[in-house]
Amino acid sequence: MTTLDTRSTTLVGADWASARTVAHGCLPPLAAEHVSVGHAHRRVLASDLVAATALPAFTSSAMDGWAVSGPGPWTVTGTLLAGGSAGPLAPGEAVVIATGAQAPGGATAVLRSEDGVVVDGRLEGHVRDGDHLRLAGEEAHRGELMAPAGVVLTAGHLGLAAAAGYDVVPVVRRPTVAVLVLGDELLDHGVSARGRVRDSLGPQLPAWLDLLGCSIRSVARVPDSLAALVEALISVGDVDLVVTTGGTAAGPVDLLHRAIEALAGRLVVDSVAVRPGHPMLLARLAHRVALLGLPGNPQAAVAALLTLGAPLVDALLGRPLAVLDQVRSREALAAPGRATRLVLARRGDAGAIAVAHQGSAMLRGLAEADGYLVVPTGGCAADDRLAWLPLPR
Ligand SMILES: Nc1nc2c(c(=O)[nH]1)N[C@H]1C(S)=C(S)[C@@H](COP(=O)(O)OP(=O)(O)OC[C@H]3O[C@@H](n4cnc5c(N)ncnc54)[C@H](O)[C@@H]3O)O[C@H]1N2
Ligand code: MOO
Repeated sequence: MTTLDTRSTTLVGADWASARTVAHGCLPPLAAEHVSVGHAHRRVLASDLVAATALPAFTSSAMDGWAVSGPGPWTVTGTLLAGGSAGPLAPGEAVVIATGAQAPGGATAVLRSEDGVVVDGRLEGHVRDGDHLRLAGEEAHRGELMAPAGVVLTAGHLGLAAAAGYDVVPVVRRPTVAVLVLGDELLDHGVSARGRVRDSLGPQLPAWLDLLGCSIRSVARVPDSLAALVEALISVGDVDLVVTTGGTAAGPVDLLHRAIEALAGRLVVDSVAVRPGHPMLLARLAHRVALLGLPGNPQAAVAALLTLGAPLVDALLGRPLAVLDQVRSREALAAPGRATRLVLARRGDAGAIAVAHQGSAMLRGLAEADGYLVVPTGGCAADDRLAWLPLPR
């Protein structure tokens, strides 16, 4: 289980950049574990991956043809397939060789099958020394760095790790997360009606958290009662992070602050000066679990997840706080009062342009966008360069 540090101050109404920094600074990285190479896709490499062998490990033929020794013509003495091996060639000798077969000792080149001809039992053709031989170590020497600690392993990394001799790779343990969805008005199925609204966070949050690198342990609905919320927070079990949705504000059944108090929890961040998403919070509960409280408005919840949750998860994964790209805003954008504004946008060659349906209770804009333009307090003019917060994919 993960612990937040014990600083006693609570950041109230934090500016957006400080909130990210504080979230990133409050959790130590998780331990490493070893997983088989084939199961390490998108995991964070825990330590440098160095080649366990030279690449390639031995000199081999890059073509189908003949391995030859010295100048021709040559006497063909046998056949060598990939996976096989043969004794050394003497000058003037050759063997039929398949692509990938280890070159016999004494081989000076490979003559491609289309470039040679056997006349009266003698092989004729023209090669230069070294032709079509893949030399041992030409890609990497043993011990050379293949991928640094902290990278997110791609499919290409997995192939490279296997080629470099690894059965298992060291990766950072995935942060385990329990999701609690608050709100008696929510429906799990069908169409919103008669004041009840379909839960749209339960289905999407696990996907976002998975993309951030987390392992989802549970997704549960919690009734609007303090006792039920406290019980749910206690019962999440041994997870690194609890993510709640809803109940962050000051309405009659917005119970999250009261539940944190009941559990002798401590608020690390209590609201952020950003729109949407401002009632978000980050807390440490007495039973030492970290709690990320996302607002109930669905788009606001995602903005909050990316504001506090993404840096928090990066810290758990031992990764630095993401440095955001700068992109040109194709239009002037307003930002309210003293808050940063996160504007859903699509990024193109000429800059980023806001999408329609930006409301914090709306989801069309989120489905359309590929990230948020981070509009500073006071707004921006067309062509201003702004930070770009990408949606995880
Ligand atoms: N007096 C004030 N009222 C509100 C303020 C404020 O500053 N002063 N802030 C508003 C903002 S901004 C937000 S965001 C919300 C945050 O409220 P909560 O986190 O307490 O969320 P709820 O009240 O539970 O729900 C808000 C809204 O979202 C709908 N909702 C909740 N969960 C889901 C879900 N899983 N799927 C779909 N929709 C969901 C819920 O029905 C409400 O409509 O507070 C404002 N109020
Ligand atoms: O900021 Mo609320 O978080 O606008 O929907």
